[in-house]
Amino acid sequence: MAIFRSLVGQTAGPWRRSWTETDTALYALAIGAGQEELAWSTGREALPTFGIVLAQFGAFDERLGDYDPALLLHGEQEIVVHQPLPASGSVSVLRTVTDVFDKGSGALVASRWDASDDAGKPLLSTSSSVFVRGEGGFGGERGPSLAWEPPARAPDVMLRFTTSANQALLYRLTGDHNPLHVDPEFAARGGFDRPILHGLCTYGITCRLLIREFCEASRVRRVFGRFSSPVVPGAELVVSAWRTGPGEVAFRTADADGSVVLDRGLFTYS
Ligand SMILES: CCCCCCC[C@@H](O)CC(=O)SCCNC(=O)CCNC(=O)[C@H](O)C(C)(C)COP(=O)(O)OP(=O)(O)OC[C@H]1O[C@@H](n2cnc3c(N)ncnc32)[C@H](O)[C@@H]1OP(=O)(O)O
Repeated sequence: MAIFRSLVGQTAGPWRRSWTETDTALYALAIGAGQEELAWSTGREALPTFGIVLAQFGAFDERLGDYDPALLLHGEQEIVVHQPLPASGSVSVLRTVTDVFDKGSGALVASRWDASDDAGKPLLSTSSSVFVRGEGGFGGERGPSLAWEPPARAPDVMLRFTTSANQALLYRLTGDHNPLHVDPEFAARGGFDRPILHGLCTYGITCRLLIREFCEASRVRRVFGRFSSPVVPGAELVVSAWRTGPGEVAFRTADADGSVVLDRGLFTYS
């Protein structure tokens, strides 16, 4: 596990990434936007979570150590928006590996990405962790363990979206080509009966539904969630949301069987 531990503090970049309204539209379509959301599905307006794709995919070698990539799962994801994302443009991105924790059943590797616009002004920051199953037990620090419960009352709203059987095939075109989401043999090596959906697709769908319910896309400030169980393409997603303060919503996304798939959710807006 020396390889994992030596990563902490390592930076990569800056690198420059450009995008067009076609990329913006493709992302929106891949997270289920359609006729009722034409500004997003035609690429006139960017959804804030597209910023995660721009910051995190396409530039850096994601190999973090000597492990079987089929055992890597997305653990947690956060985005903090400093200015609304334009429908087309370019950014400069810097990545820093922030933590490596020994969670017993796996190693948790966390990174942060900071994206700035062409004038050097911060545009967005994202934090993401990957959970590499079977790579724990190397004697590292366990890291913080935070309890979380949703408010003890019925949700203020419940929002639904049924993913398609081809959802992962479409979502991979936004930049995450991990075979776990499309290749049955690779997925079997990871212990799954069939390919599972990208965590960021579930996250993007959830955020799109929350935006439709609570605010314009340009007002989103922060979204956090933990991937707590896998989603199979074709599953219905049910988002339970609680208003917890001005511009603050707690949420949790489950599948139709009630398994929580995205937990500890926080969505804030101005
Ligand atoms: C560019 C970089 C971006 C990243 C892209 C990644 C590439 C993508 O293509 C990959 C994906 O999209 S994978 C799909 C999305 N992710 C998932 O489906 C994971 C679902 N989660 C699980 O299966 C389990 O929670 C599992 C397996 C993660 C953990 O389950 P268990 O082993 O049973 O662990 P558990 O006993 O519950 O807890 C042990 C300690 O780990 C902490 N923990 C649990 N789940 C976590 C999670 N999801 N993220 C972070 N920490 C997590 C627990 O809190 C516990 O620690 P502690 O006791 O200190 O609190």
